[in-house]
Amino acid sequence: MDQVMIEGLSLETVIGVYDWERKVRQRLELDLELRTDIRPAARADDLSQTLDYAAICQRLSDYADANAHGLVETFAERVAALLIDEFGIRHLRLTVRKPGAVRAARAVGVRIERSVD
Ligand SMILES: Nc1nc2c(c(=O)[nH]1)N=C([C@H](O)[C@@H](O)CO)CN2
Repeated sequence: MDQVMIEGLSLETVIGVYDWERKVRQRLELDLELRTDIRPAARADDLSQTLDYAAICQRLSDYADANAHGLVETFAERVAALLIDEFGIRHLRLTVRKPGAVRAARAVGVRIERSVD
């Protein structure tokens, strides 16, 4: 099945379990694979018939601006639910990286895959 993809989406948000982390904004990087049939949009050359990756990036940026979470797990689950509810996505894979979290690692985070039957 086809996918619309977004790689390395950089967002600033309040994220972390420690007290100091509740007072600062930190960077998260997202990769998304959003399953969809791109053929109708390609046939008609029509943006309204596909997933608009620019609109999705803007919505996720707005979400990150307006919300705070402790765990990256919680952030990932909420973002997956938002994508399913608001954009009608039926299957997605989402990677959330927190690049500044562990000095010895390039990034840490979670990867989830969610489907709606
Ligand atoms: N599995 C997780 N482990 C940890 C998380 C997390 O969100 N998921 N968070 C932290 C701290 O907030 C850390 O990022 C501070 O550097 C520790 N472990």
